[in-house]
This record gives sequence, structure tokens and C-alpha cells, in this order.
Amino acid sequence: MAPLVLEGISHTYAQQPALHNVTVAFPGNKVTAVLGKSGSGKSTLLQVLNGMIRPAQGKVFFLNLPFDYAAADALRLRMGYVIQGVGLFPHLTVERNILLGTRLQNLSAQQPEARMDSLMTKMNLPLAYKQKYPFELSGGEQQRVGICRALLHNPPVLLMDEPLGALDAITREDIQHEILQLQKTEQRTIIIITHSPQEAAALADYILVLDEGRVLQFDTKENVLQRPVNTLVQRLTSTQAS
Ligand SMILES: Nc1ncnc2c1ncn2[C@@H]1O[C@H](COP(=O)(O)OP(=O)(O)OP(=O)(O)O)[C@@H](O)[C@H]1O
Repeated sequence: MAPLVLEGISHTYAQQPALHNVTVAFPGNKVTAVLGKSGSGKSTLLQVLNGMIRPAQGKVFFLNLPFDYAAADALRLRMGYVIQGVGLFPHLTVERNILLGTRLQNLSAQQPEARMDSLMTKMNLPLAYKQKYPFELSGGEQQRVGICRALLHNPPVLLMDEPLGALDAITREDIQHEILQLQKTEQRTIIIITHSPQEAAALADYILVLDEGRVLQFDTKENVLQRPVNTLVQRLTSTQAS
């Protein structure tokens, strides 16, 4: 079974419908890019996946079990979460930011310092940066630190909400490359929201296209790009358009 499954998910905020009868099984150890216009429900979908939002209808399965909302904090430790703007603590060094989860949760990641060093190296962050503060780093470097923090405990799932949206094209490409290299050595199920068809084309194995809270198309990248089900999917996935 796929590690993350949504079954008949519908969710409405107050009067505002956000997801409608969404059923998706996210393929294990593959990258799925989620595309859709602003307001199509992408962020809501990600928050349903990590249990931040308990949907009005439908079921979420994580690692073959129904999502246990009473144990949501513990389950989320098995899902890395990376957002645009990173959310690093400004008063903590890079090292303390990356190791923060270990301290807060009182977890003993296996040799967390060694894991941190290895991740920083894979994300092209000099180890000397461990003693720096976030304001001393570029946006791309901060985003890399956020990715290291999310991956410290080697979670089987990584959820990313427009992680590279604010970066220049070259830095985006570099970080995309680092993510793909990591995916070769330590495979995991990655779900990444992006507004960029280029990013989806570069990173994804599968593409999920949402519109007004509904799934328009979910298929391999090749099928979505070569056989879009309608003109909206074609426009959202066209690398000419952006
Ligand atoms: N906390 C909230 N309260 C009320 N309505 C919300 C809330 N969060 C999102 N919505 C609404 O739900 C719908 C889906 O929003 P969502 O943020 O999931 O879309 P999105 O595709 O991620 O958008 P964007 O690309 O702009 O980030 C939108 O109509 C939005 O206005």
C-alpha cells in the first residue's frame, strides 16, 4: 500500500470549500508534485496529510494505518515538513536549529551530530555554518538548513509547501539537484507543492493537478505533461507559460 493515502477527503473552512472528494494514493519513495492555481486547495491538502487539519469527510492513511489524531505529534516526527520562508529560529545557530527537534522531543536520533554533518554536506552547506545565525545566511542557504532540519530523523515522508518559491532560478536549480541526489541515496516519499511547471518537470515522478479542491489529473509526470486531460491542466503544466 502507498505510504500516504487520501480517501474521499472533503474539507470546508467556515463557508469556504477547499477540498472536494479527493482520493489519492501517493506512490512510495517517489516524488509527487502538486500543481494548481492559487486557492485550489494545495496547502490544505498538505495539512490534511500531516494531520494539522482533520477533514470534515474522508480518511487519511499513513504507513498503512488510519491517521491517529491522538498521536499526531508523534506521527509528524515521521514526516519532514518544509515551508517557504523556512521558519528557522533567528536567535538559534544553524546547528541548534537543525538539532531542535531532537531537543524538543527528547529524541535521540542515532548520532544526530553525524547525521547533521552528513546532511549539510549533501546540501552543500559548509560545516563552519553550524555556528552562524540564520540572518548571516542567504535565502537559499536558509532553505537548505530547513531541509536538513526536516530530514534529521530520516523520515519516510517529506512534505514541502513551495519550498523554493522565493529563490532565484539558479539557486532553485541547485537545490532541486541536491534534493534529487539525496533521493538517490536515501529514498523517501516526497510531496511538493509548487507553482512552477519547470520545478514539477525537474523533480517529480508523478504530478497531481488540483482545481477548486478537486483532482483534475493524477498520473506519471510523462502522462500529465504529454496527455493533459484538459486545457487547464495543459496550461498549468506548460513550461512555456511561466
Ligand atoms: N484558514 C483558512 N480559513 C478560511 N479559508 C481558508 C483557510 N485556508 C485556506 N482557505 C481557503 O481555502 C481555499 C484553498 O486554500 P489553500 O491555501 O489550500 O489553496 P492553495 O492552492 O494552497 O493556494 P496558494 O497557491 O495561494 O497558496 C481557498 O479558497 C482559501 O481562501
